Amino acid sequence: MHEREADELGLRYLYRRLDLDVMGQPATAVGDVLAAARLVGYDGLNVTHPCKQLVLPHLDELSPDAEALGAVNTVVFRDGRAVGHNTDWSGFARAFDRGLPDAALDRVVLLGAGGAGAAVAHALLTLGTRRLTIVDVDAARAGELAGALGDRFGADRATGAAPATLDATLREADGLVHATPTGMAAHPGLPVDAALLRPDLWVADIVYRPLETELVRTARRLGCRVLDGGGMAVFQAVDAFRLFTGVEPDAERMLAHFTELVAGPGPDVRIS
Ligand SMILES: NC(=O)c1ccc[n+]([C@@H]2O[C@H](COP(=O)([O-])OP(=O)(O)OC[C@H]3O[C@@H](n4cnc5c(N)ncnc54)[C@H](O)[C@@H]3O)[C@@H](O)[C@H]2O)c1
Ligand SMILES: O=C(O)[C@]1(O)C[C@@H](O)[C@@H](O)[C@H](O)C1
Repeated sequence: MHEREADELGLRYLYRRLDLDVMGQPATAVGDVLAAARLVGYDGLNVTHPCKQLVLPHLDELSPDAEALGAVNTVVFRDGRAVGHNTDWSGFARAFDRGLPDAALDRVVLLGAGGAGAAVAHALLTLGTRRLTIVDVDAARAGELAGALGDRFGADRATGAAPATLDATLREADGLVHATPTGMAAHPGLPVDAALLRPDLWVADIVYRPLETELVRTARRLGCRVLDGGGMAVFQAVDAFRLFTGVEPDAERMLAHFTELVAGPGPDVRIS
């Protein structure tokens, strides 16, 4: 997606996957990878699960958003310094704005309080969600995230809740955002009971492989307004591309490329 957009813009741009599993390295080796990338002259890196927090001590500076979120998915090397940014939250916010404009934001339920869930929660509150209920099988994690958001946005804006309360909370909600791994090719299934989906509930899934998750398919069939995870994946890349190059990419063109890419076979992961 990055390379194709750069080709369109006439930029010379190499985007390489450095996969710790393929390298036989633990997640804690992210600092070594960062140092190696800096040494050999990369302009920056995207960082993904499970390294978005582990990378923090290896950075010289954080953008205000990355600092607030305590997570980095984009590192830019500039003037000898490694600067961490978070484009997951801005990517979700833009995708949401584009895909579900005018969606009611009075009461929203977020399922999943992990790294991506934290970025989505920041975006939802920034977009104006009045009351956000965060549900996670790890109820303590949901509570911690709600507490951190409360410090930034106001104590009454976010609440952590256990899965047992999901039915009651969803019945009163305007929208549901799903941010757990359920629905990915490796974790198929529906994260909530289909009986809880009703036509006046909007549903956003952030899983994007496949784009048409069981949740997206079921919610659409039941008449809900639906947003799939593709927009977030693309717009986080749009914001990262701008940070790496200083050039504004064509977001709609990247979205079209991405849709083509996810429809094809998965990447061939090999390092030689
Ligand atoms: N669209 C995008 O750009 C984008 C970006 C990052 C991640 N993602 C997607 O988001 C998913 C989550 O990523 P992450 O990095 O936050 O993972 P993570 O492992 O950090 O967090 C997942 C959270 O979900 C919770 N959980 C798991 N099953 C649950 C269930 N049945 N009910 C309630 N909570 C449950 C876990 O306890 C955990 O807190 C990924 O699997 C990926 O598909 C999408
Ligand atoms: O793991 C993913 O799904 C990501 O989309 C991969 C990578 O592009 C990162 O920049 C994103 O934060 C997360």
